[in-house]
Amino acid sequence: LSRFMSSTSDMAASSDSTSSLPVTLDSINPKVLKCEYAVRGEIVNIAQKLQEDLKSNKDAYPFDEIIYCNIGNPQSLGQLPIRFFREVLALCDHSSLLDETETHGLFSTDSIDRAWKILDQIPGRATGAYSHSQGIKGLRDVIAAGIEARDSFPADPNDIFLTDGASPAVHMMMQLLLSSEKDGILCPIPQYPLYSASIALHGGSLVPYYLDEATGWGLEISDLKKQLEEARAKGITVRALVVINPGNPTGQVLAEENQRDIVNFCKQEGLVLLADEVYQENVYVPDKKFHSFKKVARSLGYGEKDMSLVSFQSVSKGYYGECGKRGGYMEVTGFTSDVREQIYKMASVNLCSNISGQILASLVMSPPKPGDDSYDSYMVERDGILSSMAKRAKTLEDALNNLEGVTCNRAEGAMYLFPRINLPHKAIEAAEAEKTAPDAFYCKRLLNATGVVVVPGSGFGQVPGTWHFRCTILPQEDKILAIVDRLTAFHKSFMDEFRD
Ligand SMILES: Cc1ncc(COP(=O)(O)O)c(CN[C@@H]2CONC2=O)c1O
Repeated sequence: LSRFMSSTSDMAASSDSTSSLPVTLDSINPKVLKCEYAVRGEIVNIAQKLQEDLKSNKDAYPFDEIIYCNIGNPQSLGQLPIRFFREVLALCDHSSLLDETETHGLFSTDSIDRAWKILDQIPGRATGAYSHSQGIKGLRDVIAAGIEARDSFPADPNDIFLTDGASPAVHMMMQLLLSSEKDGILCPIPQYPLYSASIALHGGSLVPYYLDEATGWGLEISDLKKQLEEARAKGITVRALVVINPGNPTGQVLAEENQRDIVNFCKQEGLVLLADEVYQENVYVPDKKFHSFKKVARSLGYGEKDMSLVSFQSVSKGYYGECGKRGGYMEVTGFTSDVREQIYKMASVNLCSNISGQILASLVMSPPKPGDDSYDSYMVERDGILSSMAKRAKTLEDALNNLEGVTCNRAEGAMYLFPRINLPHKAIEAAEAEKTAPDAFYCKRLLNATGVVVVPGSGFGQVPGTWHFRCTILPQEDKILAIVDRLTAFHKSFMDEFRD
């Protein structure tokens, strides 16, 4: 004991004397250092500091509020949750309300009925209990039925893994597929940085394929093939192809023919197709429609034994925007049963996803139907949110296209605009002098002048030598007009300062 005490005191002495804590940047996992996530990066950190300053001195800056346009977080910007969804959640979480007569005066009959049905599917009728590691079977049945109704092709509840949002589902698939830097994932550029971050965290290689801005962020199969062959020539085994449709940050909705080409490419090249479809309800233009990759693959005659396809969905987007409830799922198809068991084992390590998120995922995939008590009010809420998003997207898109040296493809879907800024050389030189990427330089100047927070295109990837930023369409309509005014005034002064 004395030897232990002396060594302990020595350790105590040494730590006191060097006052060095045991963990340093040099001693943590280098994959963590390599990981980046610009959506909540440097610009947002600066914005939060400015916001603190404004609290203590409202005249500190030439604006009176920070407007966060950096993250697809609808309810933080005034969007209301869907009443039916919240009624069902409340009744499930406080089920004794179902025994009270007053409840019938406060809640719709279909939310009461739905809550009873959901509770009957939960062992012990307890939303506070762990569930099956893939999620409550009865909810997976409902989600599978919703997928079948959407696609008109069968969906198996046992292919569904309910997760705490789509993010952990993406991490699980990267963890499954990536063994080393010799394993690669084909990712779109620009991409949502969850993918580059997860690939870095799991020690794999990102194999880029560039979306073509000139054709509305179209995806050229020839570029996919070129990137695939170059990666293979470097000894990288490309395991999967990520497609985000509708696109983040680019906002395009893929044409069905393009989707067929992508499915055929994955089939021919033996790639897992990772289909990120969290914006499937966010389509704003009449000439585009969402088709799931599962439906496209089945329509081409590809079944379980022909290709591996993982589809990701979330309760964070759409017209529901329930980001904080952390709900979503991945539909895992076309894997052998022994691999499926490994995926289940990974899910079981986390025990289960949160039950509110699970319930919400089932509601998103099986909302009120015609004739239900809530249907009319639900449709008013849903259509009101989506039509307003379409209007806000168009307003912002038109304003951006009116700015000197700025071009912006239309937001066909999702929640973002991704304009290209042709920055004058003087601005690029000024950015270099500050050791900052030119688009980050522009975004910082925008923030400091207007309080508007956007994310530099360098955080999503872009064709070298081009500069963009991403702005959400989420502030309410009156705020969108304020953003347009502030952005227009700022951009003019910026160009006056740096015009070549
Ligand atoms: C394409 C895409 N996939 C997955 C996710 C993760 O969603 P979960 O909330 O279900 O984990 C997001 C979130 N969108 C981020 C967050 O807000 N703005 C963005 O660009 C996303 O845009």
